[in-house]
Amino acid sequence: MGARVIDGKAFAADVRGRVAEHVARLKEEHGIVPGLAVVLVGEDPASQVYVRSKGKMTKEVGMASFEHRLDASVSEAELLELVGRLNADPAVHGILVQLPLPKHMSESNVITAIDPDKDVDGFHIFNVGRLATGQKAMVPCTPLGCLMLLRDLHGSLSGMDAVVIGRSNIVGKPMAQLLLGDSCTVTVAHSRTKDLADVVRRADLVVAAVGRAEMVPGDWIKPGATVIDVGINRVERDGKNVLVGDVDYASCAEVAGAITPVPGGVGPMTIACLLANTLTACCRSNGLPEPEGLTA
Ligand SMILES: Nc1nc(=O)c2c([nH]1)NC[C@@H]1CN(c3ccc(C(=O)N[C@@H](CCC(=O)O)C(=O)O)cc3)C=[N+]21
Ligand SMILES: [Mg+2]
Repeated sequence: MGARVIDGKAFAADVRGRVAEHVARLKEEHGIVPGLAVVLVGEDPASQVYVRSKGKMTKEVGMASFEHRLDASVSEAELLELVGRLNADPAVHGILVQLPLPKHMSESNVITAIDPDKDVDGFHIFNVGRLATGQKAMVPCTPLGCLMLLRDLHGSLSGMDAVVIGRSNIVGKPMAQLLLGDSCTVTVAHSRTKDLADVVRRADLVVAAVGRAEMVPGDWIKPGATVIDVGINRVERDGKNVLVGDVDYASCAEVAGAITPVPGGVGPMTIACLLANTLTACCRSNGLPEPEGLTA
C-alpha cells in the first residue's frame, strides 16, 4: 500500500486561479489592483530564483508587482527608509523583505518597521501575537499552505493528533498555532526532543520542518498518517545536486496515508499563499469582504 501523493503544485495552481478570479472582480467592481512589493538585498542566487518566480506569478494573477533590488552593502537605515516609503504607498498592499538579510542588519528591526497590515509574510510581532490570540492576522505563507493542504485532504482536523517537528518562528511555531486553531492536539518537537520516534509515532498529522535532509524515516510514521514535508534541502546524490525534504520520502511513502513530495509539495503553496495574503491585505485595507477559503 503506497501513500496518496499530495499534488501541491496542482493545488497551488488552483489557489492562484481563485486569487486571480477575485483580483479580476476587485478591478471590475471597485477599480482596485492589489500590489505586492518584494525587496531583495544582495545577490544570493537561490533568493533571486524565488524573487523572480514570485514576480512572475504576481503578474499572472493580475496584481501589480514592485521589485526592489538593493546592493548587499546597503545600510539598515537605507532599507528602513525604503520600507517606510512602501508603507506609505497606497498602491502597495503587501510588502515582503526576502530573508535572510546581510549580517550587518537586524532582521527583527526591519520586520518590525513593516506596516503589520502589509506584512504578507506574517513575521511582524503584531501578527505573531494576533495569530496566537485568535485575532485576524496575516499568517505566514508556508504554514498557511500546509493548513490548506490538510483541510483539503481531511475536511475537519478537529481532534487529530498533530506533531510539528521544528520550532522556527517562520514555520514550526505558526504551524502549531494554526493546527491548534483547527482543534488538533498539537505537540511541537525539535532537535532536543527525547524519544522523537515515539512522539512522531503517535501522530495522525506530521509536519516536518527541521531543515535536516531526510531525518524522518518511515518506521517513525503511524500507518495511514498524513506527512507534510516542509524541508527543501539541496544534497549531492550520484554526483548530482538534488532537492530532498526533511523526511525520507521512499520509506515514509510506504507507510503514510498521504504525503507531500519535494519538490512539488509545500514549496509552490508558499508562493500561492503569498498571493492570497496580498489579496487579503488589499481587501481588508479597503474595507471589503475577505476572499473565502484563502485565509486561516
Ligand atoms: N521573507 C521571506 N519570505 C519567504 O517566504 C521566503 C524568504 N523570505 N526567503 C526564502 C524562503 C524560501 N521560500 C520558498 C518559496 C517557494 C519555494 C518553491 O516554490 N519551491 C519549489 C521549487 C524548488 C526548486 O526547484 O528550487 C518546490 O518546492 O517545488 C521554495 C522556497 C520562501 N522564502
Ligand atoms: Mg527548529
